[in-house]
Amino acid sequence: MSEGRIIALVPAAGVGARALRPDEPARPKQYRLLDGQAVLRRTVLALLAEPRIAAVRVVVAPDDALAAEVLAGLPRTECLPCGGATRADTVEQGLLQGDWREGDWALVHDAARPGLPLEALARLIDTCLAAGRGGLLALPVADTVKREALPEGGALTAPAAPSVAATLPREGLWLAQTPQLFPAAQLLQALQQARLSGLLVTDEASAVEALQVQPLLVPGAMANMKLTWPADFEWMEKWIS
Ligand SMILES: Nc1ccn([C@@H]2O[C@H](COP(=O)(O)OP(=O)(O)OP(=O)(O)O)[C@@H](O)[C@H]2O)c(=O)n1
Ligand SMILES: C[C@](O)(CO)[C@H](O)COP(=O)(O)O
Repeated sequence: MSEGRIIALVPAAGVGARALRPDEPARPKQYRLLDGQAVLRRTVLALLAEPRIAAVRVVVAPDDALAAEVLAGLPRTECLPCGGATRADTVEQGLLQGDWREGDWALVHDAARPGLPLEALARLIDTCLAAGRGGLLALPVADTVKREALPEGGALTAPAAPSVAATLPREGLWLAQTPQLFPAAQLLQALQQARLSGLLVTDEASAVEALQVQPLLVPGAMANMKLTWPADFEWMEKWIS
């Protein structure tokens, strides 16, 4: 299994609703500029820095009009306009398009994570290839974890802030990042099975876990944060400058 190629798959078909500011044009976050360069281009360049990645396939929405320009001139990179309604659909479609060979590995990385350090990417590949099994970058939870209370019914005024219902044990909890690296055939089977059984999967690992496989947890990096909220872009500009 470890002799196959590593193909990076970049889901980039989202609209970035949570990152929108009401006073700014509604541009998907992967096309916003960070220090003059589009988020998506930065993400693909971070993947291309690893010579073991044979190709990068960026999966965009069928009506996407921006990716070709943003990715112009990048080596080993192609764009697949077959993104779906959910992230899982987009990844599944990417696994069905293009030339996949027996033994290939799929390394799935969010377009919205442009700060991926090469050391973390190499660590994931080294660990998974040495073990001959899939895994993901993740960070152990470092803070105390709270669950918020349901809003109280009948209150006459809105509360100043949500309140705490419980403090949860954090031992053994990790926050999943991407890339997530799996044998491509295993990942396709996992995503298809999850879809058919109606299982909601928010990352590749959770689909594979449903096959009773335990992915490896490989330490990620703070700089590999996902751009989700408006303020995240300011943080990322500071990281990369
Ligand atoms: N139908 C979708 C939805 C998401 N993504 C991609 O999945 C990654 C991580 O998802 P998320 O941060 O949730 O992105 P969005 O769905 O764009 O954000 P939001 O939920 O705020 O709209 C992003 O690179 C996004 O482009 C995708 O390819 N196809
Ligand atoms: C895959 C992921 O990046 C792992 O943290 C994340 O779940 C994707 O974002 P979403 O908000 O769940 O779509």
